[in-house]
Amino acid sequence: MFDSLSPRQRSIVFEKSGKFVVRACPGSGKTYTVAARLAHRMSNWNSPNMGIAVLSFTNVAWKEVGRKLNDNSGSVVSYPHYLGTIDSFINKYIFLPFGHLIMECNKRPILVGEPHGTWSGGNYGRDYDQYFDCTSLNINADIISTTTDMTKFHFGWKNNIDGSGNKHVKNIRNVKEKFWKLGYATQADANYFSLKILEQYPNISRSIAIRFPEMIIDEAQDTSEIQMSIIDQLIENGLENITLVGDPDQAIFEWNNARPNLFTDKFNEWIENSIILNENRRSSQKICNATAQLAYFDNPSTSITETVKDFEHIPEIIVYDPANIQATLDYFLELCGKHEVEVNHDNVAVIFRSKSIQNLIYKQPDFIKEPWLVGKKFVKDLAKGKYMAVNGDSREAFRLIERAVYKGQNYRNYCSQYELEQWISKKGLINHRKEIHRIIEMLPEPTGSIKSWVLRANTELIANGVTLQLRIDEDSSECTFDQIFKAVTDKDAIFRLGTVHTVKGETFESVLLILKEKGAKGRLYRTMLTQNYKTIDDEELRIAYVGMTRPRKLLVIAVPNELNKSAWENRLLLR
Ligand SMILES: Nc1ncnc2c1ncn2[C@@H]1O[C@H](COP(=O)(O)OP(=O)(O)OP(=O)(O)O)[C@@H](O)[C@H]1O
Repeated sequence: MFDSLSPRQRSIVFEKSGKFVVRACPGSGKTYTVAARLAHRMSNWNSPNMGIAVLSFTNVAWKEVGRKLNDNSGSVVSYPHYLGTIDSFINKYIFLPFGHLIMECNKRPILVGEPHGTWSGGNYGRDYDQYFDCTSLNINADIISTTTDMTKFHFGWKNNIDGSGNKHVKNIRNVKEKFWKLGYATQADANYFSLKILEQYPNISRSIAIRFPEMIIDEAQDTSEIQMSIIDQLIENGLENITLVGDPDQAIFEWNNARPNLFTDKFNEWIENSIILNENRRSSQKICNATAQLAYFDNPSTSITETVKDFEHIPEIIVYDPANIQATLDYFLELCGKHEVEVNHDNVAVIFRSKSIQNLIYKQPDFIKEPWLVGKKFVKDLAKGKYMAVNGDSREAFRLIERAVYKGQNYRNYCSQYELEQWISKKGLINHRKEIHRIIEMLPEPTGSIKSWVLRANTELIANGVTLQLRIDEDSSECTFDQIFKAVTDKDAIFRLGTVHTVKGETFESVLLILKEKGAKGRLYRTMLTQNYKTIDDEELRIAYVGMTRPRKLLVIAVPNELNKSAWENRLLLR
């Protein structure tokens, strides 16, 4: 794994120490270099009870570090080292053991809401309890929404912040405080409380800095203000070796409070010791030249992989017809064929900013009012679980359904891991598994409308003596399983299909990126392109940039009309 390192990668792996930032372009081997440094440091490690913490932001990202480490050096990360998400690290070493010190609860806190489980709080339409999982506090202790889907709320927010006089936001604060005292917290709450814990108890920071004298944070452009303040607390209390690796041009998690300027500030603060990687090992030079027009650095990165660097295909901008998106897919797949790219999930990706493109591809309506009732959200998990079981994801199906059954039978808002374990240990694991599988079997086939499925499901459950009553909003319009749940899998497609966010960090031979007139928010792409906006100026351009930097050989960008086509062409190809 070390022979192929470039001189700058070598210096990161073998020489650097102390505090430094690695600022790097797409495909420059950030993840590879993190894995190589870890392999090198672990093989020379002599402290049995102190270790290296390697953190990233998503499960996909840390697993990719582990995979690169294992594929290239045969090593795995085990005690005393730690590899995982920054959230999981914060939970394990700060929030779960010490949260009670600050939450006024008398027990170890319980994490609820995604990714820990579905929160189903509330008993009626306007019950504020239902918002516990989609709100939290920002660094100034203002109540904020942590979801981008503002239609979840039955009221309007004033600037998302707990401004004076907004009674709804005050009600949410009361709900948050009520559940915190009972020991419940969302992941965003956990991060907030962890910072408060470290501020009030510096000894905890000190002991973490001793336990982990070295930290490497990959994808560090996605760090939020609260997470960066936690890192600063650890540094103030003795953490001496910390590497932040990232690319601010690829910061696409602003909705999750990622603040790429924090990463650039650290780069500037530690500039003497920091390093830039600008050689691209993924994409052809033609792709590097085109995508560089959006990026922060003025010069394109240099393509250095022999097998792709001179690949002759120039990125293409084409126009798609929303009424016939299939024609665009056919064109793209034919292009793959011409260039001898075998079409499968590893090689070929069709990606988009907006899920509505996926709806176009699957011929689904854009907006569906879902029929779930507040207080009966477990019905959604049962329906989704059955749909996933039939569509091949039996593990996730089991996970969803066991929690749904617990909530439905016990009239609970949530089902934490702890409660689940208690419940299972009462029944015994074998009985529990049998029971859940029996329920999965007895639930009717997930076809036709949800309304008729709920009726059939209730009949089956009663006939088989299962106490679980399913109810949905009777006034909602008819909707089918496919309309609501089809987007959860791209199994039917012969290529990868998903949003840009789902393919971040990945590499494909060919990519078709389908864009609309604008991203999810803000300005038209056309305006940003002609006014010379760069990735630094707008997250929507960063999202497009992440998408277009995934391919090794073929990049096609499909846009809705000629005006957009010429704006993209002028910017990416004609400069
Ligand atoms: N020194 C190296 N030797 C061999 N392969 C490498 C090396 N550095 C990078 N690569 C390969 O180049 C490709 C891109 O690397 P990697 O995924 O680590 O880049 P990245 O900077 O994390 O990309 P991005 O930020 O765009 O997700 C991968 O296939 C990786 O295995």
